[in-house]
Amino acid sequence: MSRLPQLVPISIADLEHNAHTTLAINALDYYRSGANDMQTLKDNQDAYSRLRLRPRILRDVSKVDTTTTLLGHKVSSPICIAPTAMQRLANDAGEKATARAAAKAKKCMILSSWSTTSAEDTIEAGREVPWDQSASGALPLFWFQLYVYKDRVVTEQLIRRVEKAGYKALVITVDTPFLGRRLADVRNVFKLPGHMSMANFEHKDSKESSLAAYVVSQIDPTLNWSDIAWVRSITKLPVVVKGVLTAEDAKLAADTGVEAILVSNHGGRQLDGVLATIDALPEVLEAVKGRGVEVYIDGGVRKGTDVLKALALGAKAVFLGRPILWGLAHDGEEGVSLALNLIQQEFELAMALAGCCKIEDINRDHVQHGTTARSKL
Ligand SMILES: Cc1cc2nc3c(=O)[nH]c(=O)nc-3n(C[C@H](O)[C@H](O)[C@H](O)COP(=O)(O)O)c2cc1C
Ligand SMILES: O=C(O)C(=O)c1ccccc1
Repeated sequence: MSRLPQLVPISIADLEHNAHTTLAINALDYYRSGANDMQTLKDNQDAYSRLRLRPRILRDVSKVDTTTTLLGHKVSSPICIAPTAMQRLANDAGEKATARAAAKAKKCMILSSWSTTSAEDTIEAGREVPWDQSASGALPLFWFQLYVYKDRVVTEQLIRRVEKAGYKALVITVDTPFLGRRLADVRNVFKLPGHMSMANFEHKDSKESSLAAYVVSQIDPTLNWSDIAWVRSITKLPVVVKGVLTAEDAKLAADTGVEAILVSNHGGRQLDGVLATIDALPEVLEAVKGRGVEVYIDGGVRKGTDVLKALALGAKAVFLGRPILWGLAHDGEEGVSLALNLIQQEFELAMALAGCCKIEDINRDHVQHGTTARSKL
């Protein structure tokens, strides 16, 4: 039974609207929820609305080039795909569909540890995409999101598998020693449907217990900086720490030698009441200035102007979580391509209207906090 009429989607908001009409309530609640009062979930988007752009004019913006590099790899755009668990809840093709859309767009995708398609099958799907020899030199890029498991043998085996499969970085999520309390999931006793599996593992209990209980049984809450150093010591892959929100932790991450930081509050799903990521970004950037650490951001990015604001404040890239799930729910691979293309086109237009032809043209003067003109400050 359809709950609301479908829209012909021309924005991420339209894709979200449509997902609300098509997804089963358990999956929809799991995807859309934030923790507790969902204050941070709301603030992630609201904080972008509190920023104002400062465009430059008369700069010949007839050609806009969004190519950039991430840890030395050239990609078509700083718009990337965040890791989200259990994508087959949105569409049966799940992670394979996302990988194909990412590969087609030559964008970076982070695969979740808790994917419903294995790391090997996902990257293989991306490789099957017809080869487009564009002059830009950009290529698809696949990174793997790692939770550190209580069982370090399982953790190490997973690292070996993803190295072999061709993933180019490990993104260690550090804000989930326990799963945040998402009230709708508690009420729904949310768990993975019986016909799906956490495809990177052979755990049987994932289908019997609630997700929160499963996480407690697997993820190591003793995780600390020495474990990040341990991961670095056993792999040559660069390490990205996902879930940093403060200058203090950004400094520790740089001291530990990580290659990059992803400023994230897990889409408002973990500790409710933390800062919106776009508001936390400046202190993180300031803390690691000159230390050679790339800084990315996720949370609440829904429009091309959000991407422009994040880059103007100093982020090297932005990652999309829920928008990809809404695209998947809309139309599988085509839907993810649509989500990526919509925001990519919005970003290119925003760049042109702000007087930017390439990523390096975007700078701190293109954005300000609040609505008061500089002359009145
Ligand atoms: C349904 C869902 C599942 C997620 N699963 C994971 C995960 O497995 N690992 C992880 O590091 N982050 C996970 N995240 C967090 C995202 O990587 C990302 O930080 C967040 O979704 C960004 O916010 P946005 O959804 O507002 O774009 C998940 C987020 C959602 C919405
Ligand atoms: O739901 C999530 O946000 C998430 O990150 C997660 C963590 C562990 C298992 C599955 C999903």
